[in-house]
Amino acid sequence: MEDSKQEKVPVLPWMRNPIDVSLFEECPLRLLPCLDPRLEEALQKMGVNSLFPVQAAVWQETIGPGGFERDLCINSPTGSGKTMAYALPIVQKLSTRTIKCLRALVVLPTRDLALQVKEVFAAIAPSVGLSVGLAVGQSSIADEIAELIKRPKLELGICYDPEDLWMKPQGSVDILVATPGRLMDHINTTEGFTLEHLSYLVVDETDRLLREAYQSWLPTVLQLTCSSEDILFPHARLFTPSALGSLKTIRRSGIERGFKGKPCPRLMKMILSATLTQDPSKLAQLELHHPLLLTTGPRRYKLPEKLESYITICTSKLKPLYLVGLLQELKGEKCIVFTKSVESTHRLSTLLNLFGGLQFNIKEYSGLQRQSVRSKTLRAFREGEIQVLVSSDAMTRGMDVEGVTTVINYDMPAYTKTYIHRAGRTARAGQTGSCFTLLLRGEVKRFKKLLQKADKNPCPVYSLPSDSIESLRPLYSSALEKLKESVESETLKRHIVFQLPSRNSKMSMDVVYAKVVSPSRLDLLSCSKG
Ligand SMILES: Nc1ncnc2c1ncn2[C@@H]1O[C@H](COP(=O)(O)OP(=O)(O)OP(=O)(O)O)[C@@H](O)[C@H]1O
Repeated sequence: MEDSKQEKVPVLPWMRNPIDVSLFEECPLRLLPCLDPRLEEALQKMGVNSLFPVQAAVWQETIGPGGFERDLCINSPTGSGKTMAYALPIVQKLSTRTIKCLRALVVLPTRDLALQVKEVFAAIAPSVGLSVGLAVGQSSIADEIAELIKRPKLELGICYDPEDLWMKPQGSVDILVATPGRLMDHINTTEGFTLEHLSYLVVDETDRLLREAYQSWLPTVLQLTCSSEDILFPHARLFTPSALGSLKTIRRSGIERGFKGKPCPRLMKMILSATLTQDPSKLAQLELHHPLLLTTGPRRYKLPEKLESYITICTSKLKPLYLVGLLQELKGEKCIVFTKSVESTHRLSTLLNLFGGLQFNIKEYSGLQRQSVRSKTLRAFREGEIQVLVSSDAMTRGMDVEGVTTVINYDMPAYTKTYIHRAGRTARAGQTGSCFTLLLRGEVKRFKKLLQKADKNPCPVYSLPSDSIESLRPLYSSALEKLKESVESETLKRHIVFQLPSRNSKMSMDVVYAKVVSPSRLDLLSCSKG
């Protein structure tokens, strides 16, 4: 009761009467109304035999009686299957299209996430003759354009087919998965790239995408999909001679848009997150049409059903030992360790790799690395060549790696949202999983408060036997020694990373410790050394 009192009532009236996804049950594919049999077959090939509750709820509002009359805002826990919740209805809706052009756009904040979502579309869309493109900057812009745009066929510079002669460059994908930056590149510079015929816009990880302007991608997309000319002179375009044979989409605007029985298309939007914003000014940017909220249970933030959360209390100096102790208990199961910054990620993974005798492979994954390095690491982690990924928050959003049994917060997350996205890398798709948070005594109260906002999830203390920590001390000392050398050589390589008294002076163990465990202390040390 006390908790629910603390829960803020959303400001926006439509958010106060959501559809509760927790009232839905898994729905076997054979009972799903209107599902195209080709899609059913494709889903079965993927190992999907029933729809998860959020997917069944979205199906009801899009293909079912809801009929996509309203834009959908979906707030559903991590790992609950939000990707398929939007991919399946979009593919089903587009399965009857006759002319190929860009009809659905899915925008995600990072390249790895976009790749992951493209895979989901690619597993089902071809079965009904749809093609999926990717605009993320993974390949050169020229290669990307070649994939997205169809040009007249020329042989030795000559066009033999008269139809081709009049053909303008046209889109050759039905569905595009994009990051905002590359999307803007195509909008601004790619000939033949148009959003004119777009019917569906998905904004995944909405709160993250709305946090930054990303070259004003959102107002640009909205402007390009809503022509003021159409609003003022709705019939004018019908008489405009268009380029020979090219397709025109006339958008209906104003109050009638999207109502049942009206033939004219409206841009239909779906926005999703496990921590959907309730901020009216942010949501207003999306220009939603009669939005409908789908959420899970009465609380705004919900952790996965089968997630177990623990805290492990340690001292600041021995924190790395507690981490190693926990990792040893996992015996090589896949685990992600989160730190508070890209620098901490680098230091911690370097230290762990210097610990002798650990029976698992450890790699860092952070925004500090080049995309190609990050993608390679992620691939190796997916394939099980790496068991422990030390990560900054770049990893927290949306990444779906099979078999991650444990998440460890080496540094306490600063916000409830951060905890939700970090912990949500495990216990996905109904699986079990654990999240451990290493805390100093002074942090416990704040952390418990932070977690209270998420759920009534109990978070017991998990203690490591003190003798197992003690037995790691010699390894730790020698790892710190090696780390000192490694940091010194990195410092030399980069010339100015930290201000030491002089290049030849020996770094004290305190400095090394400060770099690994508490970088803020290093600032104090270097300040005090003048
Ligand atoms: N109906 C289904 N049956 C079986 N597995 C499914 C089904 N739907 C999704 N999955 C699997 O569940 C996992 C989580 O799905 P997804 O990545 O879409 O979750 P999410 O809700 O988007 O999570 P996050 O908020 O972390 O992005 C994926 O591995 C996906 O393949």
